[in-house]
Amino acid sequence: MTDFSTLQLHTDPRGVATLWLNRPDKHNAFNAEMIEELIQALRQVAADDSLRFLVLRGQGRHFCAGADLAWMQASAQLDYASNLRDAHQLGELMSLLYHLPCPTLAVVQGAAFGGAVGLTACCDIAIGASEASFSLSEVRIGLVPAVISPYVVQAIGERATRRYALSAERFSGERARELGLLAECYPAAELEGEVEQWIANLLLNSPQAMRESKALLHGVGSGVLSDALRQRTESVIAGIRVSEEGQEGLAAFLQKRPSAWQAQP
Ligand SMILES: C/C(=C\C(=O)SCCNC(=O)CCNC(=O)[C@H](O)C(C)(C)COP(=O)(O)OP(=O)(O)OC[C@H]1O[C@@H](n2cnc3c(N)ncnc32)[C@H](O)[C@@H]1OP(=O)(O)O)CC(=O)O
Repeated sequence: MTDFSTLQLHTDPRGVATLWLNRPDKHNAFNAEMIEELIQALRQVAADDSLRFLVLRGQGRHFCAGADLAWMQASAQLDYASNLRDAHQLGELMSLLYHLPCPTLAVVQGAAFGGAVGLTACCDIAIGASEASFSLSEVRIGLVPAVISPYVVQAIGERATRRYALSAERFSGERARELGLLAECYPAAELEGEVEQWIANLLLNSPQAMRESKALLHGVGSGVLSDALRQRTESVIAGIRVSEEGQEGLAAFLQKRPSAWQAQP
């Protein structure tokens, strides 16, 4: 794996990839360099079929303070085409994270502001500290929650997004759980233990079936059940049950034994 200056990417022998945002002195705010490195890291993870899922985390007190505001300010020196290129990179980052072939788990402690709400929304599952603080703070500083909006609307609905995007109110991890942005929240002191529980639980599942489920659910979420999507749902289930992992999972259940992909006790 590549060395990054704003990130740490670890993979372990179980097939768990952990991607740490690593600018703790800037509360992991992302600038052009970090966005570029995130894109690179996500492409590496996407290309590695041996990885079972990705955990996205932030080093230090906060998960991520969104876009680096000093970098945003300096963009006034750039022409429109350069600003558009930056925005395109940010859009590419969100899209890559959302469409990553393997499942993603975000772990949020401290603050998740602006674009960090987008990162959280792009992950399949997000957990966090009850004391965490979220905000779609863009309008408070004269910006717009633009690139992240579709993902946030998909995660918490249009009505709640309108409220938080227009008010820039802060909301807690507990509230984020009520909204559906977090799957669960825990007292900060218990978060690490809970992350391990989530990882252990995901490791019980068939890697291939999780990838297929994710791809399918993305299609379903994008609208009504079209003929093409219906055919896809049918061909996925028809294919997966005769696949190696499908057959192994069925056999393991019927034989009351762990399946090949589950760690032996
Ligand atoms: C992606 C898109 C838009 C965006 O993301 S816009 C950015 C939205 N982000 C914010 O509004 C966060 C602003 N920061 C804060 O509100 C707070 O810093 C915090 C994250 C709640 C943490 O508060 P805390 O009290 O713990 O820390 P300090 O405020 O004292 O910060 C220490 C230090 O860090 C600097 N800093 C904080 N956030 C940023 C940032 N985002 N960029 C650059 N620098 C940041 C802060 O200024 C302090 O600096 P000092 O020099 O140490 O004073 C577009 C789209 O949505 O599409």
